[in-house]
Amino acid sequence: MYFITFAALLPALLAVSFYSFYQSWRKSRALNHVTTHEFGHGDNSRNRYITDLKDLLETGYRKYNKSGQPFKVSIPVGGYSIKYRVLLPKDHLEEIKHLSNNIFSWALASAVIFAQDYTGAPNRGPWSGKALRVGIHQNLSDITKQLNHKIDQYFAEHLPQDPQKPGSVNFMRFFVPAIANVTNSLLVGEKLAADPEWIRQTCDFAVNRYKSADDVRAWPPYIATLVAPLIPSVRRLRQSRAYVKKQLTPMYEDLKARGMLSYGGDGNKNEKAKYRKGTYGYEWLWSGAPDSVTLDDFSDTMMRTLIASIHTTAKTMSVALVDMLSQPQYLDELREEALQAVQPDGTIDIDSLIKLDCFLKESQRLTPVFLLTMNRILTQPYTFKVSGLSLPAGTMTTAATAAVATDPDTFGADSNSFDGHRFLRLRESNGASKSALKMGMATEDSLGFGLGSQACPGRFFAVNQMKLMLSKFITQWDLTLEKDNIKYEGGRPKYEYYDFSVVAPTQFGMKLRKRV
Ligand code: HEM
Repeated sequence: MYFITFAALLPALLAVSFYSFYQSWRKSRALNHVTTHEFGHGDNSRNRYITDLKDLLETGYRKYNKSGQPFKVSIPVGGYSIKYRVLLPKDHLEEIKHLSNNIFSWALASAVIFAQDYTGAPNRGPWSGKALRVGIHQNLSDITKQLNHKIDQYFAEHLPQDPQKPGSVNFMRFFVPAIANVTNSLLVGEKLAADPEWIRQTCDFAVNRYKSADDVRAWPPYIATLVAPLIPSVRRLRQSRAYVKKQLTPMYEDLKARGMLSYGGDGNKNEKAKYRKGTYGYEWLWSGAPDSVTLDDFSDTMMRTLIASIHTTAKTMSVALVDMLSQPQYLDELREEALQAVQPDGTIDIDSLIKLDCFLKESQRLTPVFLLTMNRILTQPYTFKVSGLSLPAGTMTTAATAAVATDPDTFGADSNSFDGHRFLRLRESNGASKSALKMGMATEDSLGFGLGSQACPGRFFAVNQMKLMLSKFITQWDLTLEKDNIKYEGGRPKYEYYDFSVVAPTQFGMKLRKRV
């Protein structure tokens, strides 16, 4: 019986396999006019790609992008439907930076990168990025006050307060829950942020989204659909999604009852717009949505925002502290500036932290969280005005963020070395355009937060949160860098990347002694 069923299904299976091979062959040929860049010496294995992508992108950027040419690299860990990433030169990125999600789509690219059709990771609503950006921009001063307050509370409860009793923290183990706690209290409010299960789940989202995508890709696509529901990481991700929806339902119902999720029966946009100013993210974020937001939109967007915000900020903070404490020559001047910025009421004048801003910018320049940003998938064929280059629909384009950031023509002959004063000097020599050099500003030379209309909408939230935390650390505690719990004096370490993401410096932490 089984044999007969199998024999009957075999032609169909063969046809599906043949069709998918044909499709991927056809798609890869459509990019024949873009040069493929590979590792030298013939080893182009998946393992090499995972560990050495940074070098591959840097050599490709210097060989092709610098002379205005695109190049492509194959994606041995990519999604299923995409074989190559096309790396665009800077003038091409400039051309597309304001093109909408409908043409160069980050939503589609992230669906492929995270194998979303198989894992069931939440979708990206078309409006969420803009609503978040506008909400943060309009409320940044209030948000920063709240951040200041929440960080004080968290540090008072979780860090040593007695000068006689120093303590140690591991960076990632401290920052992931700390940032989850502070970010949640602003995005979803104090009540949920105080729930340990909510914090545990939100800390797990981002890690599990990567893990479930990796686990799914261990299977061929046509089998992955069948086995995905049985994979533990996928099951956890789907359970988390259902959990978020359940937890956010009362908040959604409440906002709806208060008329904040739609223009109302008379379509009055002003009525809705007035809610843009709110204390909490869930208020201004949703009032920036186009019109009636469904519960699925509401919970998926919040989950994606939490996925996007916690580990990215924790990694950037951890790297910045490793950079700072492994190069103590910068510490005195940063502390002096931070002490000056403390106001009589205990708040911190963020705008006066210029040296800290420049230090953070240098740290992000050399160790961005992502080697590639501006990942997009073309929804239609596109011909670049700047070069005449034509790319078919379905092409994944991206920017060699880390390679751009170490370009000697932009940053000088020492572009691969850490110089905590580099951006101070660049600001002085750039006069009028110096504000473009601030941490958080997305430019074609500084792509750590992406670029253009789909750049990270939470970046100023992240930057202010990091500046507040760092200035509090250096003014209130004496800090000693530790590696595996032992004092570390080995200078700035080399950071590793796994695929396109930085590996968090999990061995590092610090000893803190409260200053008197
Ligand atoms: C240092 C910390 C952070 C880094 C390095 C970072 C980086 C990025 C990058 C590179 C992108 C894609 C942009 C592009 O390709 O053009 C992005 C998207 C995004 N970021 Fe951030 N981000 C950070 C913190 C945050 C925070 C704190 C929030 C929220 C408060 C946030 C919310 C988002 C959202 C909602 C998206 C769109 C992603 C999606 O819908 O899947 N990010 N971020």
